[in-house]
Amino acid sequence: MAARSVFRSGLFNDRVAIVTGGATGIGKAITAELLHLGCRVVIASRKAERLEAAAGELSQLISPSSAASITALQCNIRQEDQVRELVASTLRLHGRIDYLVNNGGGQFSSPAANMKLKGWNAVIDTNLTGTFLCCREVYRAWMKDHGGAIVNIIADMWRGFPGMAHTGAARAAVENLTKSLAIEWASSGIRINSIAPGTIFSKTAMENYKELGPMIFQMAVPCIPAKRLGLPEEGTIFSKTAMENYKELGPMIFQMAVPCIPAKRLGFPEEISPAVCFLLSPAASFISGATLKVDAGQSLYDSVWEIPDHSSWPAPPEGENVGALRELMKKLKHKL
Ligand SMILES: CCC/C=C/C(=O)SCCNC(=O)CCNC(=O)[C@H](O)C(C)(C)COP(=O)([O-])OP(=O)([O-])OC[C@H]1O[C@@H](n2cnc3c(N)ncnc32)[C@H](O)[C@@H]1OP(=O)([O-])[O-]
Ligand SMILES: NC(=O)C1=CN([C@@H]2O[C@H](COP(=O)(O)OP(=O)(O)OC[C@H]3O[C@@H](n4cnc5c(N)ncnc54)[C@H](OP(=O)(O)O)[C@@H]3O)[C@@H](O)[C@H]2O)C=CC1
Repeated sequence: MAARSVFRSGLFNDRVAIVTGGATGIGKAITAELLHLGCRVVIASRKAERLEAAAGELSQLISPSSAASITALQCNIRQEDQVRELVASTLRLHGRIDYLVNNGGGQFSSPAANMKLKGWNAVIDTNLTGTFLCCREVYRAWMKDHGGAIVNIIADMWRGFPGMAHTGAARAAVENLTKSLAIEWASSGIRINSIAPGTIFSKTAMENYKELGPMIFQMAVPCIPAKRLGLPEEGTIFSKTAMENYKELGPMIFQMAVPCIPAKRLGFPEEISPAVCFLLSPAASFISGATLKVDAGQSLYDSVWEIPDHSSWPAPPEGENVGALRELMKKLKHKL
């Protein structure tokens, strides 16, 4: 990973940041750029081996003259005691916490009707409660008396998040939490903002969806008049072997988004990290409670979610306008 930055080198000298999920994907790019700018970074997530490997790799990027350093601390942000320990360890190690980047998170893809409560709770606990716990602990232990800057990574959930309703709900809640904390903690000199990425490709993000292929079958259900999948003995589609064939299709979810992105390509983690560095930096000294969309306009454009043709909607109230449209349609049909 090449760490480049448009910002002045040394911008974050002597500053200390916690980046959750800082070992992979977007978090790794954020960590690399912060290191490049002289920051002392603590990366935190669940998988110790992956954390250590990333810390080893990223430490190679630090020039001997730099003030930067990287430390890996294992932490499941869903666990209150582990978040408390992450913050306490960072303070023991570095004596201050200037920045918190709540990037750790994620979800699985599933129609809402199929979600189990355990799965719903796992996603809410990770993305909403985990973010809250990290914010609250850095505030209590350091930022309340010393100020600081926080960035929360959310998502493109502006039109809901069909197929990932749990994460849509959690990220919308984090956006609102960001606004509440911006007001409650302003008097401590804390700025807190969110970043809403579009579809961002990384190897780790892609691997998370490897099991998604079989969902292609489930997604077909609304389009089948019988509203269920056919069985092999009925001469139609669903069988275990047919499903196996689609196992590799999960990662296609990223490629499927391309037509819906005005840039006509996916985004990359190194296109999110500069926005994070900007919001942490003095250049954003008058910005708080805001959300920056980094999505090439994706949230203003098209949706990957297809609504099949149907006639299930309640009829409109009868009246002169409905009558006029009906007449018009009759005439047009006649012409055709
Ligand atoms: C595509 C473009 C947009 C991309 C956006 C991105 O964010 S990219 C970034 C992408 N990166 C990431 O998202 C990385 C982080 N993400 C994760 O770690 C997981 O997605 C997590 C948040 C669900 C936590 O999972 P965990 O294993 O630690 O949690 P746990 O063991 O406590 O409970 C799990 C329960 O959740 C359920 N469930 C889980 N998976 C599925 C599934 N495939 N199918 C159905 N259900 C599933 C299931 O109920 C399960 O319990 P059960 O029924 O088995 O007893
Ligand atoms: N890629 C995309 O298109 C988009 C991504 N996002 C969000 O951006 C963030 C980074 O995603 P991305 O880099 O793409 O994907 P990754 O899967 O690479 O990153 C997710 C990171 O979160 C960490 N994490 C997950 N659960 C926890 C937990 N309970 N405690 C601590 N850390 C945790 C993971 O580490 P570990 O498993 O070791 O705990 C991993 O490092 C996520 O919040 C994601 O949802 C938002 C919009 C779009």
